[in-house]
Amino acid sequence: MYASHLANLHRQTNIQEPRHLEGSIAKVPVGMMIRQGFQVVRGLHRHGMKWSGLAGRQPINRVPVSQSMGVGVRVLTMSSWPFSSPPRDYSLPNDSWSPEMRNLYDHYNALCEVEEEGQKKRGPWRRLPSYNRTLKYATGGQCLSKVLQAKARLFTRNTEEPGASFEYVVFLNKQEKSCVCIFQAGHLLEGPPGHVHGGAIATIIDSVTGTIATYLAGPVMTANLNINYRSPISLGSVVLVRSALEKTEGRKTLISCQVTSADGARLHTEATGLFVAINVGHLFGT
Ligand SMILES: CCCCC/C=C\C/C=C\C/C=C\C/C=C\CCCC(=O)SCCNC(=O)CCNC(=O)[C@H](O)C(C)(C)COP(=O)(O)OP(=O)(O)OC[C@H]1O[C@@H](n2cnc3c(N)ncnc32)[C@H](O)[C@@H]1OP(=O)(O)O
Repeated sequence: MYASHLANLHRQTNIQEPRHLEGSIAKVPVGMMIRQGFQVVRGLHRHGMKWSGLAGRQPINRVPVSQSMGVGVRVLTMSSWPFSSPPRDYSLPNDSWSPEMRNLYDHYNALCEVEEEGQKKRGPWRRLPSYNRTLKYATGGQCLSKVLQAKARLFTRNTEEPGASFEYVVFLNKQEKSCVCIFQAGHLLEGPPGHVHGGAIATIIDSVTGTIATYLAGPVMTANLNINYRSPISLGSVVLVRSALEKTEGRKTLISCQVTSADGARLHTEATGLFVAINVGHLFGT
């Protein structure tokens, strides 16, 4: 009973298992588990959380209950947050954003709220917060958030150095079933000298088309991405990634995408993405 409770707690709280114990909670001596369990519970109480608080994890700071576990067992750490850092909205401006990126952000942000008869109303556009925040709101996201690994990251976000790789924000227009992403490519995304790597361009296209497909159809996976690179993108420049729904057919959602210069004059890339709706269980082989 205790063991299964603690195994559950262990899984839910993403304790990093020592390598030789990986995937095998049963190998942890019961005394050790109980001791660790008490420390976990004490840590949670210290931070005002109860057992039940684990299910609806509130975005609180990391709980430092790292503890040496004795001979042959390395340090265990746990976090009450399913990601190893507290949630942060990476789609908000930061110091690495160029004035051009900031201006475009301000432009679309202003369209999120319109004034009608002297009253402010919700406009046609909506800024989407970054993945960590959206995950729990999407269909199936709650379930996913329970099994995400502590060190896992959406790799387009969470870089130590702001501006080094993908800086982007997505604005969605639900009426038009379209979205626009303002994307600034940092120095780590270099492919051809001075220009953005084709894989990085594919990544931002997959992320943007995948985002709009998710908003329109719920959880999906990319089945096919078709990309034509028309002109290179300079490293450090800001481009627009526009995506729109082309058609839906049963579980399939087809999204089109164009990457252009910020003023729209130059076409860099064109793509289509086919997304297939999945049950979240598909990700876990059930
Ligand atoms: C991934 C997140 C899920 C949940 C997310 C929740 C919240 C997230 C919140 C916000 C999201 C924000 C950002 C999103 C960011 C990034 C997006 C990245 C997405 C990815 O990075 S994702 C990784 C790469 N992706 C894969 O790792 C897929 C591997 N793959 C499979 O998992 C299966 O292959 C699957 C599921 C695709 C289909 O498998 P299946 O068994 O469910 O369905 P089936 O095969 O029957 O196909 C059904 C119909 O699609 C047609 N069809 C299938 N494949 C086709 C193809 N390639 N070309 C043409 N048509 C195709 C069939 O012909 C049939 O068509 P028809 O019905 O007409 O016969």
